Amino acid sequence: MPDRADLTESFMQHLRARSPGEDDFHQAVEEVVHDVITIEKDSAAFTQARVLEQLSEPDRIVSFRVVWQRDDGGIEINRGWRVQTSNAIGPYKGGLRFHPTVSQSVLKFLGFEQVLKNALTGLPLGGGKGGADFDPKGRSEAEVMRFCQAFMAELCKYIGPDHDVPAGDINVGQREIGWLFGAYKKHRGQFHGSITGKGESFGGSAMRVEATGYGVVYFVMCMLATQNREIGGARVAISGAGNVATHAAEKALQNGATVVSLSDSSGALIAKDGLGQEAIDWVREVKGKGGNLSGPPAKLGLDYREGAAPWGNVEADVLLPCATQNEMDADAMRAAIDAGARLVAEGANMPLTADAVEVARKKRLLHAPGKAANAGGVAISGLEMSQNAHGRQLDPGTVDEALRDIMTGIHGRVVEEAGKGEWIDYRRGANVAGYRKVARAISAMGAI
Ligand SMILES: NC(=O)C1=CN([C@@H]2O[C@H](COP(=O)(O)OP(=O)(O)OC[C@H]3O[C@@H](n4cnc5c(N)ncnc54)[C@H](O)[C@@H]3O)[C@@H](O)[C@H]2O)C=CC1
Ligand SMILES: O=C(O)CCC(=O)C(=O)O
Repeated sequence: MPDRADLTESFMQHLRARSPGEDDFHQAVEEVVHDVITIEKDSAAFTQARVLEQLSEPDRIVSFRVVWQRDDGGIEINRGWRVQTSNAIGPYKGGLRFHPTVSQSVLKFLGFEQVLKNALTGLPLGGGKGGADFDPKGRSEAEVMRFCQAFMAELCKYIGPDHDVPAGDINVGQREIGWLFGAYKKHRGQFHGSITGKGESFGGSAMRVEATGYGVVYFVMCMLATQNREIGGARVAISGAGNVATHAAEKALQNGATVVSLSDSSGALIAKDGLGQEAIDWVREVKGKGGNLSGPPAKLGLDYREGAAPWGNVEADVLLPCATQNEMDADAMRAAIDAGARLVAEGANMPLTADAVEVARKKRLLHAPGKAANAGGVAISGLEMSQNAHGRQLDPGTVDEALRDIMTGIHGRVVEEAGKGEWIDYRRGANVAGYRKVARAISAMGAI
């Protein structure tokens, strides 16, 4: 059999020819193909089903025009998409992102990752992703609401509780989900769990808002336990200032860690001696109003560095990149390692460039990919779907306990497939465990 590198390159040449210019998508697929292609080739059933080729060609992509009205009466036109990647193990499931950088390539990469992530949760969830190239920055609340309504007027034709269940992602929080759900209900005339991340007064699950960030920290606690360490006393550098970043910071603080940074695209907040809950609350308030992180109140003891990222700018042994894809390159990773990094857990989806991943691997950092470490959000979305289906609402304590169990379960599945040796290859473990589950389902169903 040709070696892994040749098999991967031959697969990727074909993929690049079929989807030219979709660099983010190629990056996400290549990492997985590298780790699982020999497993596919060693299995007659998986080879026959051509699982990797099926997974790297979404079931369908819906693209549509979104027309909405500004406050001054002018008309704006954006493009919306829903990428339905695979429903092999459950309804399509994955968030909606509103950002000017959203493109078909970005959503294909996110949908591809989501399939494997959702498989890792152990819940019956397929994968997909959607969004629009709409930039909410500088828009009034009424404009964002009208955009959400116009977006859902079209999207509602392609989703539903047993078919495709979107949720939030960048710039789509509980406020936007409320407007999206309201529009869905109006157009479809049905009240059911067609979207997750809803407010608790209309079917949302307790803890969905917190789940991704808290889940990242629960996962890190499992990683540290493999080294007989605890998170208490660790110095944790976090990038981002949104839902995932602030909840990861909160949970790390609650467990005794020293959180030394947060950041946004304008710059980084550095807290050499650690930041407190007051700082997190201030970040939430300022970001909630559409501001940036410059000018924190002096009493918070934060040092704002314009244009900087946390990496290498403060001593930290645990890194939680929680902002966006490819936010951390090889130089940033080297700088972070020089500043003491020993463990990386991805709160964002694919926050490391391929070169940064290689630097981390060579230095034998423990590195958990997003599809494992940030799966807590979609897992609680899965619980929201089952709560909606059964007409019940679980209390926060029960959901938090379930979240912890699910993250521990994912950690166990990943470690089991990570290969032998002292160093745990979390990337390989996550890719293999997610792939095996989906591949078994696809090959069992035959070519239809
Ligand atoms: N919300 C969720 O449940 C989940 C989110 N994720 C991923 O987590 C990441 C963050 O998502 P959310 O927190 O939900 O979004 P959000 O919209 O709440 O926050 C995103 C934050 O990142 C900051 N940001 C954007 N670009 C940046 C850059 N280049 N450098 C530094 N900061 C930057 C923004 O200022 C914003 O504060 C994304 O990659 C998303 O796909 C993953 C799993 C679930
Ligand atoms: O809760 C969900 O369905 C979406 C979560 C998501 O988009 C993600 O895991 O990246």
